[in-house]
Amino acid sequence: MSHAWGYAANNGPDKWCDNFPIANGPRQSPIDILPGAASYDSGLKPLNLKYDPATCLDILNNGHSFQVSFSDDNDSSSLKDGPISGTYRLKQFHFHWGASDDKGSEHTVAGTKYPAELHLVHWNTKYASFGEAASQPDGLAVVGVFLKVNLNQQQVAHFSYHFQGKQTTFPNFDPATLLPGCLDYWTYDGSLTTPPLLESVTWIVCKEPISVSSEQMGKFRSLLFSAEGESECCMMDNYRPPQPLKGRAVRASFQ
Ligand SMILES: NS(=O)(=O)c1c2ccccc2cc2ccccc12
Ligand SMILES: [Zn+2]
Repeated sequence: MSHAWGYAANNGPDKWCDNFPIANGPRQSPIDILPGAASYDSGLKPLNLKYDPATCLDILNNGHSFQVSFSDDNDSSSLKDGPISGTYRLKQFHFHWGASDDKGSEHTVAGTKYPAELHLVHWNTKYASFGEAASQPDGLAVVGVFLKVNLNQQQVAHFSYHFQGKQTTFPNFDPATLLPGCLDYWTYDGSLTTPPLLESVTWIVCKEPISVSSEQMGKFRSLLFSAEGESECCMMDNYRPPQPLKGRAVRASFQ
């Protein structure tokens, strides 16, 4: 039986533990990042991100967010260094956002919520596939980037793919255009922020946000949770709130 999880009162984050008991596990994400409590680790390397736009495949409204997927049969688009060992291949990126600009990010910084958060999902090539990696404690690495609204910001990219299930080709998009200029980051051991909430993610959360226009935020909010032909339900507030840290260390790549 497929679990109809979502973000509504009847199937949202507070209910996920009913079908996914790991929701109350020891390394759940997101978290509230306290910069004063993060420990600077001089052993952390700079992020080594290499993205090839030719690997960009398609864009899909999956009913929880919209995701842009990449071909991952070689290392053309990959993450190395930073807090990880080896090579992690880019699988997809997606966003989380709010109904208004005062909320929407999953991670928070000393309680501050951003209007949205980008997640670039990578998997460890020491495993044979994304699916196998997703079940391993060091299987995945997600780079998180906060979005802030800049009122006179040019459109970053034209994301507006309406109903659930809508998929279309999305050739030659360069995800590097979504990265901030400074790649200072916090890192900690966590999980997927959506069911199945697998505790297999090394989180890498960039300190510097990127800017998006209020028009772009409007386009996000015009997407639909609902499928074609269903009564329309706008996709917004698709974020999980911060989870207990449970003794985990949060390290900083910067002083
Ligand atoms: N929010 S999330 O990055 O945890 C996430 C994934 C993370 C790792 C691997 C696969 C993921 C798939 C997701 C699909 C929808 C929303 C978040 C997702
Ligand atoms: Zn996400």
